[in-house]
Amino acid sequence: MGASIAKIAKKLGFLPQCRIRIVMVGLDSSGKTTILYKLKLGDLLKTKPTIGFNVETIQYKSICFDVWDIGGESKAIVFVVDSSDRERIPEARKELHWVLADKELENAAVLVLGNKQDLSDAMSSSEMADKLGLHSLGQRPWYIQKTSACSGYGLYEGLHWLSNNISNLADSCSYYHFPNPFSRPHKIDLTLIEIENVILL
Ligand SMILES: Nc1nc2c(ncn2[C@@H]2O[C@H](COP(=O)(O)OP(=O)(O)OP(=O)(O)O)[C@@H](O)[C@H]2O)c(=O)[nH]1
Ligand SMILES: [Mg+2]
Repeated sequence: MGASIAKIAKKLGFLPQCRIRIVMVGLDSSGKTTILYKLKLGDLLKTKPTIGFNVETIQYKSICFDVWDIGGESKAIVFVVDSSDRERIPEARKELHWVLADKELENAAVLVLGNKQDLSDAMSSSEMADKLGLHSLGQRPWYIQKTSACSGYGLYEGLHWLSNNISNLADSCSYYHFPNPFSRPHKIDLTLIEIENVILL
């Protein structure tokens, strides 16, 4: 159904935009809130440990993402790791695999943000992939994007990967809306929900 609406819209010359559900999780202090507000505001915020979750809508150029929501099936999961913290990587691995065992996330694409790359001795992508056990994820699409929430490095590249790796994007949209053809093209409406604690899933 979603795909046919998209086809009709394309024939009419519209680029449909849609809503996709994504969640962002990770250990405390890995940088989730900083990433969220860097994407939202372009600014570096001084954060406090999050209680509960944060929800924000984000505009981004050419990808049709949309909603980060709590509960329900999600199309992608963003897992944030402090890549300078080797001591806690076994804990991060445990949390990631625990989250991915959730039935609601069984088809979700997995984007790992290896955050805090600006710090010395940050882990490489291959070290993180090994230590997080990503090679055991089977057919599920996954990718590690190195980021620094402080500078914004890598954040949009991560969103770009998601846009290309959410399976059946057209059918995954929970609704379409058709942007004004005279407005700036390829604008994205992305709502992020940052989840503080995986138990909320
Ligand atoms: N050097 C560096 N510090 C970062 C980066 N991202 C976040 N931080 C810092 O890491 C600390 C924790 O960041 P938060 O964004 O609050 O982490 P969080 O994952 O939301 O933490 P909880 O809400 O406790 O789960 C803050 O002092 C941030 O300024 C980064 O890319 N580089
Ligand atoms: Mg937080």
